[in-house]
Amino acid sequence: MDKAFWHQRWEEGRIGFHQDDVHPALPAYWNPVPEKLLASDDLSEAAVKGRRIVFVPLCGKSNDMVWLADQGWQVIGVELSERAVKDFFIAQGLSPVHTQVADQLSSYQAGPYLLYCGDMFHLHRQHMMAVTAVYDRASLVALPEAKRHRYAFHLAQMLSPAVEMLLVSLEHDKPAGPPFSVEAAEIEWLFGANFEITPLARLEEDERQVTDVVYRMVRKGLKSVSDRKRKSAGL
Ligand SMILES: C[S@@+](CC[C@H](N)C(=O)[O-])C[C@H]1O[C@@H](n2cnc3c(N)ncnc32)[C@H](O)[C@@H]1O
Repeated sequence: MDKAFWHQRWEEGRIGFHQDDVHPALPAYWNPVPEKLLASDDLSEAAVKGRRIVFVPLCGKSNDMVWLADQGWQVIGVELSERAVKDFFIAQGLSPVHTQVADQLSSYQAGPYLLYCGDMFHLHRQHMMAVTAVYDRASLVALPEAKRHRYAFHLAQMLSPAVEMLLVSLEHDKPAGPPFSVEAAEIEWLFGANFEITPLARLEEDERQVTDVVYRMVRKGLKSVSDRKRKSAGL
């Protein structure tokens, strides 16, 4: 899957992956403990609110970003297709400020959204400094196997150690993709060295015989701290 493949799909409107509805995993399972709170006892509403920045890799024009923003999160996304990014802001009735960030990377910013337009692999740690959580729906499954390794490594490199992740992967029996079928064993292999991975739910198979599987991922060594903070904050 090269970049031309995705640009073409967006230009031709072949975006069957795009969902009008918010993914059910979000209302059911989205409750990461913002990173800096792990090292702090300040769990007041103001403290929690000030530290909510979520990274949405390979974001398309997903309405899940709107749901996250409605919950008080600042959203940082990255998407190859400028068409997708522009359509997202049009749908929100927002006029973003466009900035050329690097040779092949620009950003569009308005309201609670900062969407980078370019290749995810052109992002660096400096773009992720304030990120406290990650929401990945259908990014991993958009990439062929070799790139999935690069993706997992790149994410782990960019993100600060205490970031929590909610991952929605897909499983199916077809030999080809995208979407590729990425199962629990591969997720463990890709992320298990760095993350404690908890399977949360398997959704019902859809009409294409594809099953969504939801995981929570917390950096190793931080899980018990996170669970304790989550409990005491009533999250
Ligand atoms: C399967 S779609 C998922 C989109 C979105 N997460 C959603 O839930 O609707 C994958 C998206 O990743 C984008 N994409 C593919 N490779 C990328 C890359 N290397 N960097 C940034 N975006 C990429 C595609 O243009 C496409 O919009």
